[in-house]
Amino acid sequence: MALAHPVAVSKHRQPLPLRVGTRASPLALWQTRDFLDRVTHFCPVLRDAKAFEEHAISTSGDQIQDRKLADIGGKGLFAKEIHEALLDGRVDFAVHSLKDLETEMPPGIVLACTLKREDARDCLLPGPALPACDPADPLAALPPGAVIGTSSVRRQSQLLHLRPDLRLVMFRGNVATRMRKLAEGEAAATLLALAGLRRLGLEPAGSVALDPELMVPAAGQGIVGVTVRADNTELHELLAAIEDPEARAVSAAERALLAALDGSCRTPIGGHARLLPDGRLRLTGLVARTDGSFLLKRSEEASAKDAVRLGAELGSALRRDSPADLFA
Ligand SMILES: NCc1[nH]cc(CCC(=O)O)c1CC(=O)O
Repeated sequence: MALAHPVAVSKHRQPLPLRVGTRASPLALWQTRDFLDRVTHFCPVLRDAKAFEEHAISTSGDQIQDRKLADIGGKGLFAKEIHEALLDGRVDFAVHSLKDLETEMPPGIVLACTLKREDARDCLLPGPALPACDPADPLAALPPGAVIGTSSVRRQSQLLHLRPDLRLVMFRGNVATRMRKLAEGEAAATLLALAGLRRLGLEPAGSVALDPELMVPAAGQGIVGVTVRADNTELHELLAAIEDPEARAVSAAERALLAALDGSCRTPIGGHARLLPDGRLRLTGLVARTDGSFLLKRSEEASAKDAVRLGAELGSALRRDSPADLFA
């Protein structure tokens, strides 16, 4: 199998170098290089410095730093310009954090591959003024009324539901920017995806991963997805070789849940699936109000081959049982 794909690539005259689109943030570049490492591991014939060309693309989500993403159009913002580059033929494929990728691809683009998941959990990072968190009761480190920096409505709603005394301030920017704000005391603590911290080697002492049942992660968190043009079958084949079937199953369930909920991008939504030891899939979904005054969390199981149906059904059920204005 390792050799079949590079042959297919050369036989079909896919011109080299293959151009890979990515955001320019340190995390995006790390993920892109990790992806290329995986490709060349399976296809040693591509292990040539000139086989790939990285194209860093600045997206609307990167350019607009002063407002909540929810207020400026949400998800697709980190991918729009990258989709355009794919469709225009400026790049051949693109690497995304799956959680920043909308559930429905634009016509002509397919999500061809999902890579092995890094830890999906969110992580609580106490700032310099707080004690280290106790893994058994992480929120106990936060004094009454503590200011928490996050601009994720999903994290905010779950925190406030548990601790209505907390105060939230907006934190945006890439991982390093948010950690600098924390170090400078703009908030007492912040929450970040553990995956990003690990990949960047920034997992600070005193931080603690939150149980995904306590703080339900975003659909696709910790998973990298690769998109290509729908008609580029050679690259589909190449990418199929490095697909992680478990990441495909869990992300299919999580993304089907998200699609069925179809919240406005202001609706706090969480989705987290895992494979059980018996091979079945367990999916937890969450819908909440941003202020934490309403929170609905439910889990269901199904066979892994029914991942999409599991997500769609749980999403519909959560939607049915939530106040209608959350989906207005
Ligand atoms: N929304 C930004 C974003 N997109 C992906 C990650 C981290 C990596 C991942 O979840 O795959 C982050 C940072 C964060 O939420 O802390």
